[in-house]
Amino acid sequence: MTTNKHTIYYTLTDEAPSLATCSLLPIVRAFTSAAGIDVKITDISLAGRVLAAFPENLTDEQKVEDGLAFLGDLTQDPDANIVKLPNISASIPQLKGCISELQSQGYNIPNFPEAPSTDEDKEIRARYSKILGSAVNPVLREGNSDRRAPAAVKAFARKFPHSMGAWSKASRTHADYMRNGDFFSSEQSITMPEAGDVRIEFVSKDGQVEVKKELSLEKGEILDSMRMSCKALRDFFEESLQDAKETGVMWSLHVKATMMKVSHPIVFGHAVTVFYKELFDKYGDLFKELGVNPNNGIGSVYDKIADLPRSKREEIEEAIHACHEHRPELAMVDSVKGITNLHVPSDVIVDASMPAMIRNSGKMWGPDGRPKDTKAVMPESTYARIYQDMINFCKTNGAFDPTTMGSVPNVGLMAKKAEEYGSHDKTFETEEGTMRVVAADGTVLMQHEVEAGDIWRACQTKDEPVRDWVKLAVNRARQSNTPAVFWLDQERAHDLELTKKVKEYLKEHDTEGLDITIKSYSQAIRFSMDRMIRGKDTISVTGNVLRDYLTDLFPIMELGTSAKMLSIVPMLKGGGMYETGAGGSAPKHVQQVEEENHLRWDSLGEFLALAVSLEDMGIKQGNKRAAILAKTLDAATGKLLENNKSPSRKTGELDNRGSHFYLGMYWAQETAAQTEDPELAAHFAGLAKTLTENEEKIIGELAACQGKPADLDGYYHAKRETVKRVMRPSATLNAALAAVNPS
Ligand SMILES: NC(=O)C1=CN([C@@H]2O[C@H](COP(=O)(O)OP(=O)(O)OC[C@H]3O[C@@H](n4cnc5c(N)ncnc54)[C@H](OP(=O)(O)O)[C@@H]3O)[C@@H](O)[C@H]2O)C=CC1
Ligand SMILES: O=C(O)CCC(=O)C(=O)O
Ligand SMILES: [Mg+2]
Repeated sequence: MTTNKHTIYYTLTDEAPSLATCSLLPIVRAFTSAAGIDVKITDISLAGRVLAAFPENLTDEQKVEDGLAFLGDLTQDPDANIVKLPNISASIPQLKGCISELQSQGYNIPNFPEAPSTDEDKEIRARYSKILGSAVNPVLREGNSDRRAPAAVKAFARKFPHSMGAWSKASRTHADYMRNGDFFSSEQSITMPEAGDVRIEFVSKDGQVEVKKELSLEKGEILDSMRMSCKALRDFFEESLQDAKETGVMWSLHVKATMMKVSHPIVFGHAVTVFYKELFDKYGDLFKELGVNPNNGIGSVYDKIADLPRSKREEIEEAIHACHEHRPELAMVDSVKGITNLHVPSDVIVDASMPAMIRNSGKMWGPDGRPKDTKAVMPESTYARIYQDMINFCKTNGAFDPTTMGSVPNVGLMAKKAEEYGSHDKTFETEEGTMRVVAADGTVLMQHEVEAGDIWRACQTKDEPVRDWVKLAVNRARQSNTPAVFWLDQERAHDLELTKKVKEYLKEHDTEGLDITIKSYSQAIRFSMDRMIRGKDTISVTGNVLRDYLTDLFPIMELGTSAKMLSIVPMLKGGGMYETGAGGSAPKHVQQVEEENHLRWDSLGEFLALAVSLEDMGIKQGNKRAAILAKTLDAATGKLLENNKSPSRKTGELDNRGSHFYLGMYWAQETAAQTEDPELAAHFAGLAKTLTENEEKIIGELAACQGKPADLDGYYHAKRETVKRVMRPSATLNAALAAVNPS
């Protein structure tokens, strides 16, 4: 495949990051054009992916490129240079919202078939399934992950610390998780001695064998299998709800229905039907007829009863309220609008929600709009325990102090859909019988007795990514002269297999003088936190789920948000993907734009990612100007942090657009001041002068639009022209940029 070696592929995503892109990209292009670099937009937004899936339903003008397929191919190119912004990982309610918005805009795409029965519906559902949940990152992440807070960002956090809620020793907040019957307690794991095929089979009580999936495994590949008991899960929910009610503590549920897009919506659905047991007992048949799906949350009930006669609807609504009376208070997503934690599965996502709670004195919002201690329920015990460790630590030592605390960067095993995050096509809700993994010669490699409704899944971890991950960890430990801890739990079957490989592959490297250890999750987090409060850094080297969890958990304590992280994916094939931050697409931020035209999205992640992307282009393609622009961009970002020109959360103060202006001004000043390339300096002298002289005027123009509602003409597929008008309101800035880069 031939690609332009001087192209940066910049992703167009959703929500807040896509708004920010509209303002930032013209600034970036003003600089990159001077180095002969093309910054190409590739659309991987939810709406773009939906449109790309149904070309035959669209007119020629409506047809779009399949941006995700394009980038997926590009990851195999050693010259790949991708800047990846966060995108929506859609739950079913979000996907349906996107579909109806596109239909209302005149796109003739099909409805989402909730219970497909015809072949045509099944085919449509299959196409939509590829778009659901975390569907982008697994395709693009053809490498492991290296996430950290650069020194300038850490210095900024020390100088301008974010607020941290105090922790009381009397806090009643705690993590609650299953003690038996969950994936942790049933995990089995094997490593393939040679490449080979295996079958995943279900054997019914009467001995019928059904092949559920066939897999071709590579030599050295780890395969895990595990089961969660439906009965144990439901009993656990019931006990935990009763305990919360009796002890008067609020109840909250934290799952990752987006990345664990098959198993966690089922878990979420059980929470809904246990919490609202009487409701589902009484109206179960009607709900079935109406197509209520509890896996989509209690919101699905409200949705489906909307067209019932008023008296029936009110009767059901009363039954919903009656359930609340004997249940504990539920954590709220929006207490004003009455949206609870059980409304939709994608509102409370564990990686962001647990740290936000810990940062907020261990409290979540109650139905009365007040912060309250909570029982934070994460059924799978495998990783939930680390949160209890951090809660204990905060109760003992008080809240973390961003002005003195050290850092916990992460090297995460991620490539080739490693571990649980690649398990969707191997996850099954079972009948009573046996689930087993069988080798081609008929040998049973692993098996579990299962009951009706149990969730059984298998996870793959290929050898090449593990080897690369170990190398990345050693390099990071060496480059930063920091102790590195492999978080591997010797009580877990999977981690035992992984540990053998880690020990083996560490021998391939010079580790002389490095402090590299293996610790259980509990030991690892305690060790890291003990060091952290003494100002010391510790690299966490983890599997895929902990990578996801820890790269929100620690940054949110250290920096207030994971948006300030540098997040690099060195691709196995040699290319580079530079992710921006470690967080998501911040739907709350869009709401603020719609209501008050203030975008508090912090693009620091984009600035950091672009600098490494340019640096990489400088090295790989010998583009000297790219190398200079990388250095001047880093310096500009440093200045921006030093002068505190990051966006404020408050309407009326500097927002995302203003912060982009400052980046552009400092970048122009730095580029004009460098002496390595006088021609480049001269090229930017004019821009530096114009922006510096017009600072007040431009900031005034950018501030003038705030405080009033902004209509974006759509949410998932807002009109580009309207977004442009909203996001680029300064005529002076626009003219200055056009003067440098007329295209
Ligand atoms: N890499 C990716 O593609 C990722 C995508 N997602 C997707 O994003 C969506 C939302 O996920 P959610 O769990 O709500 O997490 P988000 O990270 O979007 O939001 C959590 C909070 O983090 C803060 N935040 C996040 N990014 C920024 C930023 N750049 N600047 C300032 N503050 C920021 C905001 O806090 P405050 O409100 O206090 O300002 C925000 O409300 C989901 O669809 C999810 O699947 C999630 C993670 C990664
Ligand atoms: O792909 C997703 O849904 C989210 C990714 C994520 O949270 C992460 O990688 O940190
Ligand atoms: Mg995450």
